Amino acid sequence: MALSGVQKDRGDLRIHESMDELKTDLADYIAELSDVSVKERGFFAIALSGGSLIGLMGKLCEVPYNKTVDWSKWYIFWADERVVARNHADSNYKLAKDGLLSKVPIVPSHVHSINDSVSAEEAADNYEFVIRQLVKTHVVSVSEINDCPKFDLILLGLGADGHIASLFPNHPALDEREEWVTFITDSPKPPPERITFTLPVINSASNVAVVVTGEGKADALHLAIEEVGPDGSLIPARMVQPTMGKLVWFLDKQAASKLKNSDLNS
Ligand SMILES: O=C(O)[C@H](O)[C@@H](O)[C@H](O)[C@H](O)COP(=O)(O)O
Repeated sequence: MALSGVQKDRGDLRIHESMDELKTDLADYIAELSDVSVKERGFFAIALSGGSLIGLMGKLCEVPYNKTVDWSKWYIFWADERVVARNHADSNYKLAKDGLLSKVPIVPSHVHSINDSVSAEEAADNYEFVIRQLVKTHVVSVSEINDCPKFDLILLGLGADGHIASLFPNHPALDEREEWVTFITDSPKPPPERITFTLPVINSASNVAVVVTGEGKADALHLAIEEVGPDGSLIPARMVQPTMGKLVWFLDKQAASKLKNSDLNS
């Protein structure tokens, strides 16, 4: 059983004893959100990230999820992508395709990867244009309070420096309020060129889940979740605050080891 708790304003924390338990809980959570979205809207618009996340979603390719999830209604996006060819080892698309999308019956035309033959700036513009079209046709909902897309679920990983998607500490991309998708050419985590959802888009989602494992993330997680004074306010992960949606943290004990809340870490 996952140890769960709610940290004021920082969402639902689910701390798992083992990786296997975390993977099952994550697969259950995604499958359930998919069911709800398909029932309510007829679509499930999900945005993925790169890194360890895809491996942690692996149970979705197994029984029962591979049979019970309505894959035909899934529309796949990326919260961030590296500006490399789609078949490059650094591509988040390739990671997701090899680890997940090729193992379940997703409709190929529902997979919205970035244009890999243009510059980072153009790729960001193109991606935003694609999302705008899908908002018009209601495949992606729209926020009631701003004109942002409202993804059914955005999945994020956390960097040891506190980054989420390709929004890095002290980077001007954190201040972008107009664009839905922006680009950077100086990512501290290689490769340097990336496109990323902006904070207004992340915070307009119906559900945001941040999946964090390992001791190396414990400090960043502590700064992202707990009251730590001015230091914490600079951490991009702390800026993830869905306006109307729900925020859930999927954690292992190592990542959660520096959280002070005694109910969670006793
Ligand atoms: O493309 C990327 O680099 C990511 O989307 C990035 O935000 C990632 O999720 C974190 O860096 C965590 O990565 P790990 O889980 O592999 O540490």
